[in-house]
Amino acid sequence: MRQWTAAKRENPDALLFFRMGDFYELFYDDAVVASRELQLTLTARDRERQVPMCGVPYHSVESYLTRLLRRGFRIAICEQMEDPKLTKKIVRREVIKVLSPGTALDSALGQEQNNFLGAYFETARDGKESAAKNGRAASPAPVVCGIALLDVSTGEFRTAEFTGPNAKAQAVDAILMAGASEVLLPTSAEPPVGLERIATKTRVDDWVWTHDFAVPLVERQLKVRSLEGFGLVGHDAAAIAAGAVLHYVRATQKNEALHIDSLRFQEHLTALELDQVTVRNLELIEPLFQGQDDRATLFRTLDACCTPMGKRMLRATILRPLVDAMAIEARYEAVGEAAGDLLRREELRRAFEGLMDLERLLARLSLDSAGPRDVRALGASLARLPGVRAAIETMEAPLWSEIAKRLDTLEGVTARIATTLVAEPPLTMADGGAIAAGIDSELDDLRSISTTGKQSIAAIEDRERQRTGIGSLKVRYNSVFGYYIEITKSNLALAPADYERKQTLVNAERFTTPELKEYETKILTAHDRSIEIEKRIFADLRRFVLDAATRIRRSSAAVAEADLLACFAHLAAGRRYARPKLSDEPVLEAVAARHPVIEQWMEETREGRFIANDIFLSAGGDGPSLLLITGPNMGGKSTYLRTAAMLVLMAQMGSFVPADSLRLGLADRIYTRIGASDNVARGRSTFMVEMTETATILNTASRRSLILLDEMGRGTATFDGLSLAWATVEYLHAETGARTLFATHYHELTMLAEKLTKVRNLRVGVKEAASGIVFLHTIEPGPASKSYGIEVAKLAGLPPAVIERARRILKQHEKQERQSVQVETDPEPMQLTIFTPLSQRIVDRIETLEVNSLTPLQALNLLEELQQELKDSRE
Ligand SMILES: Nc1ncnc2c1ncn2[C@@H]1O[C@H](COP(=O)(O)OP(=O)(O)OP(=O)(O)O)[C@@H](O)[C@H]1O
Repeated sequence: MRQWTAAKRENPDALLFFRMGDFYELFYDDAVVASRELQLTLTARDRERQVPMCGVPYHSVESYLTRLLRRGFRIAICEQMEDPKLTKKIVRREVIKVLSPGTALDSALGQEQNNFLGAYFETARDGKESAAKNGRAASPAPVVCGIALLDVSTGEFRTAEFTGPNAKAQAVDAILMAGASEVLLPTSAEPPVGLERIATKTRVDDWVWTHDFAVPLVERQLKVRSLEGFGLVGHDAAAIAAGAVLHYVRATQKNEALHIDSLRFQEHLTALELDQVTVRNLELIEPLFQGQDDRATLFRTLDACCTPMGKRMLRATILRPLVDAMAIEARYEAVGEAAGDLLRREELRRAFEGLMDLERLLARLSLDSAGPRDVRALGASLARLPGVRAAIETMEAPLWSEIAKRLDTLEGVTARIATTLVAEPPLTMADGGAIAAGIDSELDDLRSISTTGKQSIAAIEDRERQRTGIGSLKVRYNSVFGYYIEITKSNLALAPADYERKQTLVNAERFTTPELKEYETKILTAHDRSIEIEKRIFADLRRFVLDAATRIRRSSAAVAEADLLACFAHLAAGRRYARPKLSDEPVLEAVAARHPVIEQWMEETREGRFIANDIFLSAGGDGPSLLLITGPNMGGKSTYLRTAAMLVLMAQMGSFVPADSLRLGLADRIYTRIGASDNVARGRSTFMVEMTETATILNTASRRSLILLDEMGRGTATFDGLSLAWATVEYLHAETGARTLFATHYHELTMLAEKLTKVRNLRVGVKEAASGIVFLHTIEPGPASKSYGIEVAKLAGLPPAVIERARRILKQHEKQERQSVQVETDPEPMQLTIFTPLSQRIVDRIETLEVNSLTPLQALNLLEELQQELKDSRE
């Protein structure tokens, strides 16, 4: 217990898995928590003191650990550091590893997803200078936010830095978007808003987050003298966050994590920017509502990758599409070639078969968690690389050749693994028998001693049976007493005099002889010694493979890219996707565009056919830069908007797109304001969320952005909503000029098309049949004539009485509205008078009356006059 207390003191916030023989035991509060989380029986260690205890067998510990990590726990593994056979005292124990959700190798999320450990660091930028300039102490100093993201299980390591008014939000967004399962923060820092969504937040001492500590650490890990080559000079916040992550990994894994050998610094605009809201709204990775079928996501729809590395790259590419036209064109070229040649494409995709997760296997090896089977699996996967490379080499596009060049086939490593390990090694090195024959002559000798020894023992059994005449005499082995001769009590009288008594059982007696002892020593030492040699050879092999870690990772990245391109080609060929044409002008011109996810869904479920529609947008020239889409609910407005975003996104991923043709000027960002989001649960009203998102768009969108606004303003009173939507359209038209799709139920807005040159009206097609309305899902020019809301409500099954009553109310309203709407056509002054209802004028007149100066007759006349005016307006 003294050992336990010491280990626990070092790791107070972790559940301590304390190795005792064949079990890992937990004590005190740890036991209470673990028994509850893992449904283990709680017992008491010390009857008197009643120390709560529970345990799990060592051979099945992995599954328990995974379950705890998924629930966000930290775990310290305390091992026996000595062989109990070799010591008479209590064996020494040490914490050899601390596990946490962010460093878990077997991600709860599965192979397709990275398991990122994040770090967030903020520092004041030039605090003094800005305070002096502003002359106000109260204004917050501008901050620089650095973040780092590391997937220990693959070695992927990135860092980024954010400045400007939105720095904090952007930094938090980047961490959330990567789906980090744990985030590190300096001990004394206030966590920024938004990070509460990550369950495991770990504090790391403040001194780690300093230039002097963190930067040299990163340099050592990457084996460079300066971070200049990574573009990190002058970006201390990013470098410090990276250093903190490395420090944490090294401290908890007690290992140098050699496979982490590169770092990507993301400066702004190296990718098409998407924010968390857009990723969610467009259902790129996860369905909007948890528990929904994830076939509704873009990731699932596009995932035809064959390897785990390829799948991870697809996810990463969806979240960070490209903005570099050359890189995108290179992908089109490669995809086009493979799409056009079924045979070569299939050959390539077949070459990926059997290729396991190279990055993850390498990470296990690097962190010393790999057994002989893992290494064998790594070897088997590496053995497939020459085939993959040969298949890539049959292609001609420059990107294919470049990938082939980057793909190191690593024959040396493959051969060494294949010759060192037996074909089917045991699970752990302790079992023995992992190393092939012929590698080490001493090992071969020891093994033969052990086998001949065992044969001799069998011979001894035969001989002793004959000598004593006891047919049931047995020679057996157990770990406590070693080899022994067992004779049942009834035969005891026949035992020869040279038998030495060893142990007495109820029905039998166990003996030994000098000869047996001698064999025992020989066999056991031979066995122990051979395990020792096997472990040494395995350690050498491990080091040899790790020396090639960087090459393996580079090959793995090349495989991932080839797999991704082959996947795009496969989709392009099978689904009639077209090669986009990139343009320098900020256009989005799609002929017969389809929504990839819905189209695929309809195909699979055979629920009708997707209706293709054209999209024409141009931020430059005469436009149109803003499309106003009106029409009934369920008509397909949202789908049309999303289709535009999907095309841009896929085109910039380097994929072909679901359209007959697409001409596209690259976008720098996609913004969406669609539907309600789950923020409501986090204390902000639907309308507040909507306005915050709209504010971000209006404040940050550029002319090269793509903006989707769906039913803006519906979260508040009609007139407020309409006014805000109106003003937003005007602002987007005049100031931002970005390609915008604006779906709305406010028919009044369609008048804007007459006033603003680059706004066009579109409507969804409906057919009115006797039985009700039919949605055509076509998008046509012009404003919608009516809104059909009541028709849709009828389709949804609202009681007929409610439908009837609603129709009557609508009629009355429409009559009033027609009379009251006046549009201020002159944009100066920007005052909207369209909603001033008639009654307001009457109210105004009453308000300004000098009642005291009126005679009763005048008052009566006035009353009559006002009444008449009201009557007139009702007609
Ligand atoms: N082009 C299309 N081809 C086939 N089906 C479509 C098409 N567009 C939309 N749909 C179908 O119609 C349904 C409703 O579409 P969508 O959500 O886009 O309508 P909406 O006009 O935005 O409705 P609301 O105003 O209620 O949000 C979708 O679920 C989809 O299945």
